[in-house]
Amino acid sequence: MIRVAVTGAKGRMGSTVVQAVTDAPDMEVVALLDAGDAITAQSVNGAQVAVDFSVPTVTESNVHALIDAGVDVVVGTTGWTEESYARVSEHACRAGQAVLIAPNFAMGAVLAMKFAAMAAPYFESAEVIEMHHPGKVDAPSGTAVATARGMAQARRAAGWGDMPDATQTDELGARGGRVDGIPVHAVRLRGLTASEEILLGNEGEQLVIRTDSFDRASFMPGVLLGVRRVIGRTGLTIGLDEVMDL
Ligand SMILES: NC(=O)C1=CN([C@@H]2O[C@H](COP(=O)(O)OP(=O)(O)OC[C@H]3O[C@@H](n4cnc5c(N)ncnc54)[C@H](OP(=O)(O)O)[C@@H]3O)[C@@H](O)[C@H]2O)C=CC1
Ligand SMILES: O=C(O)C1=N[C@H](C(=O)O)C[C@H](O)C1
Repeated sequence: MIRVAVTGAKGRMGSTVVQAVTDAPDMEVVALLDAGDAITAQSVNGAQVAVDFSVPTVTESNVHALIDAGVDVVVGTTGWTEESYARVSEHACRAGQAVLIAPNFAMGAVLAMKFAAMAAPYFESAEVIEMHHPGKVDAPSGTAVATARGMAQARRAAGWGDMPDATQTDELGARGGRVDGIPVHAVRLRGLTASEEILLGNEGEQLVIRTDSFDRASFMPGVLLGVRRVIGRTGLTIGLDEVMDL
């Protein structure tokens, strides 16, 4: 049995993870930690892997504390930067522990990000619209940032320059935020869980890639896969696709 600790255990995702781990035949929950609980070798209670779905402002410090407690970590919390990745990578390598950080564990979203990067070199224009429940504290979503970065990298490798856009005035920011030059738009709407639409355009044609998570159950197979696959690795892995046989 894989012994699992959950940090952010009382949250929307954390509580869903607790149920999924409890239901998994090869795992057991050994520690439930949330805001105000110290993360120490004692409080993780013999966990081999911790799953962190906390909040963007604390996730990095949780991961450092979990590494110090001798636990491998699977992280779904958003808010990561290149600098925070680098700090965690260095710490995990030095400690001989493994950390897997994925902006999205839903199979549809993981594949949508892959498909978007595959398609990007063949289209002149690309934009991302992410749509979430109004309880989400960060914008744009971690998935939208990762999607845009993947497309921007593929466009650069293919030699594309700036996208066509004649906009001269945008006092309201209606053209969205830019991630590596790709416009990203965020919608917050009661009733939604998590959706993303990736628009790619050429003269006379459009490709739309859309992924919808209607329920947090959609993230659970990916989270459980991450728990199983993080064991035996060392250092930082970014993205569930890196541990899938894609
Ligand atoms: N990778 C993926 O597939 C997915 C990622 N996410 C991401 O997961 C994160 C959590 O989302 P969600 O569950 O909706 O958020 P919630 O706000 O519902 O849950 C966060 C939980 O973390 C708790 N918390 C706050 N501080 C700490 C701390 N220092 N240590 C441990 N727990 C703490 C919060 O407590 P309190 O409320 O008291 O502050 C709360 O219980 C977000 O970043 C979201 O974007 C979400 C869905 C899928
Ligand atoms: O906060 C959420 O709900 C989600 N957050 C992640 C993100 O920011 O990409 C993943 C998913 O979109 C749900």
